[in-house]
Amino acid sequence: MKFSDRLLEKLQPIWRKNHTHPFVQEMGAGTLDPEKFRFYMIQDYLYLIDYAKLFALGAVKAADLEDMKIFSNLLHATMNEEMSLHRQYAARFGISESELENAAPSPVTLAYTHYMLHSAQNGTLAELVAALLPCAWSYWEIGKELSEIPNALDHELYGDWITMYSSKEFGQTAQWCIDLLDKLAEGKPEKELLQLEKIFLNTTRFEYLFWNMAYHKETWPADE
Ligand SMILES: Cc1ncc(CO)c(N)n1
Repeated sequence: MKFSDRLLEKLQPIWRKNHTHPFVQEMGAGTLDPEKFRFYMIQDYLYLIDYAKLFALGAVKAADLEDMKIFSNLLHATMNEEMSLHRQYAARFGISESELENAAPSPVTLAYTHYMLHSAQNGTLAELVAALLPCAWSYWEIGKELSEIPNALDHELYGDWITMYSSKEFGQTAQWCIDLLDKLAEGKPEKELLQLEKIFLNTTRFEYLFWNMAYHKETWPADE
């Protein structure tokens, strides 16, 4: 059994919560309040800046050129394709690029990105990949699911988001991360696999908190 199959079993209850979260459901139905999406988009941009740094750290920690190249491709795709979707949305909302970059991270954004960066900086290469895999994997699953809803891909506001995350290219980046973790987990003792599983499930749970944070536009107590 591949390590990712074992993870797939463990993550089911959390994914179910993610897929049925009102933010995701309403985005698919096209009824999500654009103000919630605007809030999400800004926070997600901040998230992606740090997420991209995980790929850069992966390139530093890679044991061979083949893996280094994968990380460099992932870094490039995140900064140039995924983040460009956010920049286009920001422009539609009248938010400038510097406003985007300089926005304040919400508590959940900060906790999530710092947990990922901590795992990436202090852990092994496998721990780094375990931290980032839920991001790509769960978005791909959500993207595919929403793309099957009639007319969802053509929605004026949410269509581009669904198109990006259900795309073949995004699926390929998720698959790279899955294959990489399977490769790095091969032959590892159970104790290390449990540590990878722990990190993986924590960032999977953070994915839920991120949807919830966006839906409720959660900020710091005195900034509400
Ligand atoms: C919070 C979050 N998780 C995953 C992705 C996919 O890269 C994203 N853009 N944002």
